[in-house]
Formats: sequence, C-alpha cells, structure tokens
Amino acid sequence: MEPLAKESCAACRPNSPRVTAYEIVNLKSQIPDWDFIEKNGIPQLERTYKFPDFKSAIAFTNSVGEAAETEGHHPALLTEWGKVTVTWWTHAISGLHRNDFIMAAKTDAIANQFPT
Ligand SMILES: C[C@H](O)[C@H](O)[C@H]1CNC2=NC(N)=NC(=O)C2=N1
Repeated sequence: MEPLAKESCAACRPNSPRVTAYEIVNLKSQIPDWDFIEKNGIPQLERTYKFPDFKSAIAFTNSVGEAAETEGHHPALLTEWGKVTVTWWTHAISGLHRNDFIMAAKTDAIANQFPT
C-alpha cells in the first residue's frame, strides 16, 4: 500500500466520511507518535515536535504551512521556543478524515528534514 505521506488530500465537504474505528487502527500505525485528543468535543490528532531553537521551530512551521497550502488542508500551529505543536482535524466534518492522517504523515516527513 502506498505510504500515507505520499497520498494527496481529497476535497472535503460536510458529508465527507469520518474515518471508522477500523480504519484508525491501520492509519495510526503509520503515525505512531501522534496523540488522539479531543477539544470542544472534536476529535483531533496532535503532536509536539522539539527543536534546538526558535529559528528552526518557525522554519518548520512555515514548511508545514506550505504543505497545507499545497493540499488545501490546514492545521492549528503553535510555535514556541524549541517546539511546535501541530493539530489536525477536519473542520468541515468536525472530526477526523483520512486527510488528517495524510497530513500528519506529511508533517512527520517534513520534521525529518529538520535538526532535532
Ligand atoms: C474551501 C476550503 O478548501 C476548505 O475550507 C478547507 C480549507 N482547509 C481545511 N483544513 C482543515 N483542516 N479542515 C477543513 O475542513 C478545511 N477546509
């Protein structure tokens, strides 16, 4: 199967499917370092990446932003000195879509290009 990070996001509409519990088991195995969280009743994927300084943290943030613009799917990003917290969910369905797992995998691939 094609790795998640190489997939592209599908256009998302309010009737787009949420991932099923069955799909989540397989998808999660490809993004083992992400946490499932819930904010305001909305399930989300979240991971905090560590960096040696602010400069690399903001550069990583901008790279994730560029990937988001390319795919038309956008994260919440919190940039701090030495760390960036990335949160993915699908606004259109107030939940998790396959797109969120694709973007989490892409975010991991971007992080691999930065010093830790
Ligand atoms: C019209 C536009 O593509 C939509 O509003 C997109 C933009 N980026 C998005 N990003 C995320 N994370 N969820 C969405 O539902 C979403 N919708």
